Amino acid sequence: MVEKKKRPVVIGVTGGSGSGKTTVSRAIFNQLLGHSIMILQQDSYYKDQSHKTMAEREETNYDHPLAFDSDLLLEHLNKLLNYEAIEKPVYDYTKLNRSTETVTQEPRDVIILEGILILDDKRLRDLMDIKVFVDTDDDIRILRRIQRDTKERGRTLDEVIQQYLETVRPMYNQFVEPSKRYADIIVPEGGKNQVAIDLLTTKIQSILVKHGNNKVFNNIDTTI
Ligand SMILES: Nc1ncnc2c1ncn2[C@@H]1O[C@H](COP(=O)(O)OP(=O)(O)O)[C@@H](O)[C@H]1O
Ligand SMILES: O=c1ccn([C@@H]2O[C@H](COP(=O)(O)O)[C@@H](O)[C@H]2O)c(=O)[nH]1
Repeated sequence: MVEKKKRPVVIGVTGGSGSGKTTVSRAIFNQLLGHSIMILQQDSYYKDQSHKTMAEREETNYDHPLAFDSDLLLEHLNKLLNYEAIEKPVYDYTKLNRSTETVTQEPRDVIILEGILILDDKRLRDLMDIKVFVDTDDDIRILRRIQRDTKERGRTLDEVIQQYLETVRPMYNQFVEPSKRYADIIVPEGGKNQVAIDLLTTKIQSILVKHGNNKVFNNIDTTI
């Protein structure tokens, strides 16, 4: 009998900033801990800005597709699909730049690709087995963003509001929300939607079997 070539399963999880993408991704990750699984965040692939001054970096539109090194992300996703390890870039929010460090990411059977603009890029979309859009009202998302950016990213309330009005909101309307049409599943209530998380994990397990990955692995590396 000819043995089927194994192929990892790719789940794309998108939605606006603060919608609950990370929470949903972690919920799926935790529910599939027995499998070989990883989360790849589009945020790690913000372009290198070493050639820019800090003032110029502050002017960058971080919600536009051109802010991301999508070619590198695509190259890395293709490598992971071939069961090759990647040197994942690390984004430093304090320097508004890619760090000089990289992190070795070993391939896994389940790849959760998470980010605001992953469904906007057809090349990435075409590699996904399941496309998920986490749908959360704008007012909730901005409130979450204010909390996160003032507590964890050292920004003032005025800065968060200004960035939201100048770039986050218009880019969400132009690129993120329209990408919802490509989603297989739209998840309201994000990571708290246990029914959606259960349905997704069951579907992932069935695709794993179809892709020739019917073993349950011990998850040695649980770094995200
Ligand atoms: N369903 C939910 N109910 C309440 N709080 C939530 C829910 N989902 C996410 N959060 C919280 O909202 C914040 C943003 O969620 P996160 O998953 O990081 O969003 P994203 O990755 O889309 O920016 C986090 O503090 C998280 O704990
Ligand atoms: O230097 C940066 C890089 C990114 N951002 C903002 O991050 C969000 C995307 O991350 P979420 O986890 O989905 O919130 C995006 O809206 C950027 O505006 C930033 O503020 N600064």
